[in-house]
Amino acid sequence: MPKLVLVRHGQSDWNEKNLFTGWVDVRLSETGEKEAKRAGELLKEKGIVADILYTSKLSRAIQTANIALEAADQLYIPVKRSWRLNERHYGALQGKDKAQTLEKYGKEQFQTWRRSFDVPPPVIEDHSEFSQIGDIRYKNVDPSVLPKTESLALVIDRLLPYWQDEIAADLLDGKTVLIAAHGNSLRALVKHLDNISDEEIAGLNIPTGIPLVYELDDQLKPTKPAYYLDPEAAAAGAAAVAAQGTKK
Ligand SMILES: O=C(O)[C@@H](CO)OP(=O)(O)O
Repeated sequence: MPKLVLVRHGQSDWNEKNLFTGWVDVRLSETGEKEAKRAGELLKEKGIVADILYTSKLSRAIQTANIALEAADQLYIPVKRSWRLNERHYGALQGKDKAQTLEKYGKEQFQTWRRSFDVPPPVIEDHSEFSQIGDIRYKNVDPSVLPKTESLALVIDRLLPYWQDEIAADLLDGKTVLIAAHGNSLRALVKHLDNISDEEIAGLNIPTGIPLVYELDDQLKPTKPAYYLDPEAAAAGAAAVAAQGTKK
């Protein structure tokens, strides 16, 4: 039976500072490193052995996977990385303080930018210090497909072809697949797997650093509800993500 394990990267320096991050390549905070280690320990404790790792092109997801796999004694597994697993591009909000943005634009606009299904934030200017124009890690990607802002709907559009072409093929081969990615790219995948409506997905938040396990049938449909390896910590973590912006 194919098994899929999703892990959102541990807390990053910018999660800690409460800044919109998106494609900005920030690193894990000390707390994030600890969360990543705990994720690996949970995999080991529960006897989950991954056959292959997928990550985004962003350091915080790659660091998380490396630390977790080291803790799980699974550093040897093959790895594929793609920009299609990157965090949602947060457009002109990248680098902005969430609490200040909430204060400046009000709760409704803030929530629309953060969690609406299909409203992207304003496009980032190419000359912004937080733009990814010219970033060497995307040198083999057609520049016309690289985003300058994204809604969740646009994340789904760029993620699903990769899911179908690469990840699904490994799962259908019977592999246990580990994906280390981001809050919103994983929300996009969970929406697809659990068939969550455009409205309901607004209420779903993914905690940092806690593996979420899907057991799938041969149509890649979940055979039972996905489960977090530490459900209590996951509930607290998801609530903390939902509350971002309301506190410093
Ligand atoms: O800033 C971001 O890139 C994301 C994830 O950290 O934040 P949010 O939860 O507000 O979508």
